[in-house]
Amino acid sequence: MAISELVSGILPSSSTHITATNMLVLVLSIAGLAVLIDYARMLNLRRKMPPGPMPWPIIGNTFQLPDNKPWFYFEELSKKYEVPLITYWIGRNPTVWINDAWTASELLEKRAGIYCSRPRMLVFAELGSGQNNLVNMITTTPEARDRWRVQRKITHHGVGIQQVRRYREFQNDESKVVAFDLLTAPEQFVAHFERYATSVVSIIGFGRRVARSEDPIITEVIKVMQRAAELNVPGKTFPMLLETFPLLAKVPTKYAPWKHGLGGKRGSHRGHDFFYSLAAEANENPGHEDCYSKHIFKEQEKLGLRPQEISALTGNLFGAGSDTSSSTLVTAILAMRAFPETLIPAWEELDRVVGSDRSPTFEDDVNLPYMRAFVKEVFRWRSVAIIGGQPHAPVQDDYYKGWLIPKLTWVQGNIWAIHHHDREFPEPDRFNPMRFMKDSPDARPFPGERGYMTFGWGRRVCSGQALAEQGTWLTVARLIWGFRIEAALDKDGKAIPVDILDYTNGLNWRPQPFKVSIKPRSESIRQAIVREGEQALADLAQYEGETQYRMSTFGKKT
Ligand code: HEM
Repeated sequence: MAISELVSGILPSSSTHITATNMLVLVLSIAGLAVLIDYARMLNLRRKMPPGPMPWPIIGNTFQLPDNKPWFYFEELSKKYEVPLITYWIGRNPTVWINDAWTASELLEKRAGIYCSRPRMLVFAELGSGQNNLVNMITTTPEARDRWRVQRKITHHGVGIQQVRRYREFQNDESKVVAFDLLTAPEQFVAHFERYATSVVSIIGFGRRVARSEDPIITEVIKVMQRAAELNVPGKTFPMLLETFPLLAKVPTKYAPWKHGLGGKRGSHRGHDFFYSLAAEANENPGHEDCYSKHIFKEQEKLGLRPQEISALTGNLFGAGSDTSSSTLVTAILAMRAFPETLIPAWEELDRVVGSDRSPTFEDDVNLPYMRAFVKEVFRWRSVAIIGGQPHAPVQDDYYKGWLIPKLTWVQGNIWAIHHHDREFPEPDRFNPMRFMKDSPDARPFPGERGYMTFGWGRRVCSGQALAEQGTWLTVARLIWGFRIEAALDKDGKAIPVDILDYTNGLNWRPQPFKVSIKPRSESIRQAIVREGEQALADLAQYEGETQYRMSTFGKKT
């Protein structure tokens, strides 16, 4: 017998009503008490943690977030509270935002052994590639740390400092092709950079170059990756709102429009299987025995690599290495267009050291100190991973200046604020390579020898840093050597302005489309670009090839 029938059998109907009301009151009271207890926990933590705005129960500060680019807001909060790091509550979870280089260095570099984990990332990790991917790995247990080490070691074998020297020849050739393509289609500069960056990691990973901008690896895969990069910016709309209301992630996808586009149906691993298949295909193709996929398959048994891990390791090349590198080059063009005076010393140096019969090579680097400073300033001025990539998390409770940072707190290095601090970088929005010239009056102390934190910190520092740094240097040097990058003119002959703050909203940001004129600096330079472009294409022919897989149709075949 149902309880209500039992109750109505014993009590008159008015009493039943009272009991139901009482039950409702009881349930609401318990819920209210739970919220109160939880809020007391939040306030107690708030008292001990770095300062920040007062959180609301359950929702924290989520709805105080700006509509986009919250890194500006976190920088402002640090200034308002006059502290180098702040606490900001996303729902019931405190997140810590480091807005100062010295604090980032102290916590994420000097205490790297503590801040070596990732926190729980629901949207980016749990609903994505999860703990199969080293980018997401929570490393609080010895087993998880071992697994992360295995993946990190393999990644180093693919793109570590020693390895990437081996890639210089084809990276140089792909960069020559960029200059060659700019002669015929300068207005397509973004597409050329995307092709270049994707092709380099594709040769490394799969022994196959990406010859055309229309290749599905660019039109499909990179677009998906760019979408993924939007998923780790704190937000007050779905899907990022799931971080505030994690219970909603438990609703089955077919009843949960807020999960649309995330993860897959139960049992379906289309994205994972796609990258695994690309890697397996590369493993079976003859030639290019030293490509990354072949190495992974050779090590598979010894290291006990699961298929999902193989797909994460190979997929990361595109996910972490393509959009980042190409967006950096787009930023470089914007800087050249907006600050033409910074090109004059570069041209003087390049003309003196390199001349016009050939473009710069890696060997010229040591003789081109201004060029080196220019590229450092590109990395600093509008760093692509503007909030330092994925958050770190301490593996134990930690204290900084008397403030508590509890175990597994989401700790994010706000690169925007760090690289925008006028103590280290006076007039931070001005693109000024002189900041990085030895003995320059514009140089200021900064922790670490590089002078920027664009690639993150400590144990989770970017695995592809050496590859990205060498490729960016080479391509930026070649672009400046080869081209006059100037204002595009409208139909009345007036210069079309550019906005140096008009950027996208992703975890990896890049300038919104803008117009610029890109022309060879002289006839002899133009001829050198053609000569080198044709030579590069001939050298790269060994990497021509097609894949049978398309992401858009993958898994849909019978
Ligand atoms: C301009 C280009 C690039 C920039 C600015 C960049 C930046 C970053 C940043 C900021 C992080 C997070 C670091 C941290 O948590 O402290 C990261 C992580 C990572 N990056 Fe890059 N990256 C670039 C290119 C690449 C390339 C070319 C690859 C590989 C081909 C790559 C692979 C990775 C991987 C695997 C991680 C995760 C490391 C881990 O969690 O242990 N990145 N990157």
